[in-house]
Amino acid sequence: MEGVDHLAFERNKAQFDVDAMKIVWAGSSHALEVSDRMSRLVASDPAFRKDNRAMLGRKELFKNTLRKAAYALKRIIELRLSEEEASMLRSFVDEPAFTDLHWGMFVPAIKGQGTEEQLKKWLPLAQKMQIIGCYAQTELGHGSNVQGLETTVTFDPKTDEFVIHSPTLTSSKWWPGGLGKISTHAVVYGRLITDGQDHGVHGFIVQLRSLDDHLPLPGITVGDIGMKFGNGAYNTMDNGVLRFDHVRIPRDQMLMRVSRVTREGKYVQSNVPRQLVYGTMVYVRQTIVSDASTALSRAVCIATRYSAVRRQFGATGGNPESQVIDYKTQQARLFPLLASAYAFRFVGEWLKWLYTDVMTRLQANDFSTLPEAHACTAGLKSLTTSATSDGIEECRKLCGGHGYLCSSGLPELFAVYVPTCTYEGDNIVLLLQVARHLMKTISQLGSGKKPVGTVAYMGRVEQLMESRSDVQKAEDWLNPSAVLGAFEARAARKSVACAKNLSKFSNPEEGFLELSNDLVEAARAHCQLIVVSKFIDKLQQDIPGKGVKQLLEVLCSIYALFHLHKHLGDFLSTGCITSKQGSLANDQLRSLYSQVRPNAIGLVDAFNYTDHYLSSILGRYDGNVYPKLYEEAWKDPLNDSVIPDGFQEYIRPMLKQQLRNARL
Ligand SMILES: CC/C=C\C/C=C\C/C=C\CCCC(=O)SCCNC(=O)CCNC(=O)[C@H](O)C(C)(C)COP(=O)(O)OP(=O)(O)OC[C@H]1O[C@@H](n2cnc3c(N)ncnc32)[C@H](O)[C@@H]1OP(=O)(O)O
Ligand SMILES: Cc1cc2nc3c(=O)[nH]c(=O)nc-3n(C[C@H](O)[C@H](O)[C@H](O)COP(=O)(O)OP(=O)(O)OC[C@H]3O[C@@H](n4cnc5c(N)ncnc54)[C@H](O)[C@@H]3O)c2cc1C
Repeated sequence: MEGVDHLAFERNKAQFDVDAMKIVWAGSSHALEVSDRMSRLVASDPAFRKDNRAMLGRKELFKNTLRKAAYALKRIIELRLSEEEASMLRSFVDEPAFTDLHWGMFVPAIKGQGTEEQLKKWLPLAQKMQIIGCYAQTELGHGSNVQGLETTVTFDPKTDEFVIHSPTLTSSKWWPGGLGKISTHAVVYGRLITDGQDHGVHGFIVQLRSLDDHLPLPGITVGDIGMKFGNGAYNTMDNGVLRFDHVRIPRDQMLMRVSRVTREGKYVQSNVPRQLVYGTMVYVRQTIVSDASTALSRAVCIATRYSAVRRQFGATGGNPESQVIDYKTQQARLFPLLASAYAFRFVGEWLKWLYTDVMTRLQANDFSTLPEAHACTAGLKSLTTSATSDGIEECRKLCGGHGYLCSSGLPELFAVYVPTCTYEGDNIVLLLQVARHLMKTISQLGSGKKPVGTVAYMGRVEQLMESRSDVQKAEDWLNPSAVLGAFEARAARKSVACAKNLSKFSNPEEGFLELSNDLVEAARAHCQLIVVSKFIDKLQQDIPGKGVKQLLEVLCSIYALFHLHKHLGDFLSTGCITSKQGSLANDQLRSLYSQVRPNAIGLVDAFNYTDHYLSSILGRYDGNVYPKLYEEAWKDPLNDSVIPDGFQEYIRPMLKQQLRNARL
């Protein structure tokens, strides 16, 4: 039934002000207004159609992406959109493209690592897209181990130039998005060599293609690396391969904020830490955390709406069958993901604040919070992307068979999202960085250095090693201090256990390798604590709107108690709670799910996604799923003709053969 809201009865059940929740989700009334306007602008423009992506071949798909990128830029200029509006518009176009790397990594790399002069020269060109750039770090042979990169950048004092060279096959740049077919420029990372001395990895701005005919410049070999996971999905992106054969660039194209090479060829380090060369990765990891909440909330919105529409079993006395959302098992799988989407939103907000704060400090030559920023961005990027990838797949299963159809929107969302577990740092490699930070923090406890920021709880480690939870009844788990106490004790005890075991090794690096599984678990426990504590902090703010804060409290408790239940072994084995307290947490969780149930549709409506953005028949706002699924099936190219191509050629003779055999 066209025009009927099949989910109206669910919307009427909501016990909170959905419009006020929309503001909390967006971050502010202003952010909601902009995102609402930009998402509708994209949704209402047929040029941004995306429902046919799974059917297109690679070349068609890619050309379509280029068309959309050019059209988006045209609209941004015509409508005189601000930077904020333009960035929102691009995100609602919802198609991985070279522009993501241009705006998301090339421009930030120049901003973060360039000198004032370099910013003045390159930023206007990049901002007007008179040049298009990518971020060329990873090579065929090395991605995680950045110090292992092999590309060489050798200073030639005779000509005042750098000579860039790919000395081996494994030194070929491999993966950079936007590189394969479109970028005119790249920030290339390679080993800086002056006067025969290797100074390690540094960044350089390199022109790759002619601005006249787009052909690769002399000495440069460049192309696309081929099809990736999923059909449409990430294949709209031209991830590329790049080789240099003694390519020369002027000396002033080395990004020289962290260190520089003088005209005489002298290597000079400035007073900023060398780790700032990795600064773009910190920036992007921070944005990936907020993006995780967006991707997970999309999947959860689809699965929640469909779970309210779908009915199976339980018809009694003329009543309809049960909505699958009423099954407790469905709730126990779905509602923690809903809670996680909100949790990641708030921890993403906090991480953005932390990053901005670090940047402000860096301007004033205060580098003290850089290790904290690195550990938090690395750890939270790892935690949220792993949980989101698993969560999207769980949402597909929550939608039963129909979740496997491309028209559910979930297969493509998964295929596009899942590489986030790998890019911008493999998730295990990043957790090991967090573990290093934790071990370093513990090793410095005796020196009187007070741990601050997210590791401040380590300053109370002696107390946390002894603490016992005082939860006596299920409702006690609603108390934020009970939850925080348990998560802090678990994280501290896991880290301390690792530190004790590490101290038994004469070679600490050997110990680190041997104990790496335990270290990863300790890092995960620490990151879960950060998410829980930032959700609790958020609830200390004034949050207006009928029932909004109460519902967020419910979601916060679900996030925490779900993880407590899931990792019960950890909490019990470290002795911070008893098995009785663990089972009380589970009782409380059941009651919390019942409180979410009437509000579930309202909570996903608060994400304010258009049907265009969701791109899912199962997640349609009006819940009109079955007629639309039926209609959609007939649009498949296979249904263009009653008899498919190939039938006469291959199947007809087979059938005739069988007929003959049958007659024999
Ligand atoms: C807005 C739009 C957003 C995005 C764009 C859109 C779409 C994006 C789509 C795809 C983009 C994908 C792009 C990429 O993938 S780019 C390539 C990313 N590559 C990686 O992430 C590589 C991962 N590896 C590393 O980061 C490092 O090599 C390492 C694992 C950290 C190890 O480095 P190494 O030099 O060997 O370091 P250590 O010896 O372990 O550490 C030395 C010292 O430095 C500290 N450290 C390390 N990293 C950082 C950092 N980033 N910032 C600050 N400090 C750092 C480390 O803690 C240690 O400190 P100590 O005090 O212990 O000495
Ligand atoms: C879609 C996509 C887009 C990308 N875009 C870009 C881009 O724009 N620019 C760019 O420069 N790069 C890009 N990359 C590359 C990406 O950053 C790397 O692939 C990523 O950092 C992982 O590195 P790797 O491939 O070397 O993995 P590897 O390090 O080879 O990982 C393989 C396995 O080894 C394990 N491992 C590795 N080291 C350790 C260790 N020390 N301890 C324990 N286990 C370990 C990992 O956990 C993993 O299981 C992109 C990658 C993808 C998939």
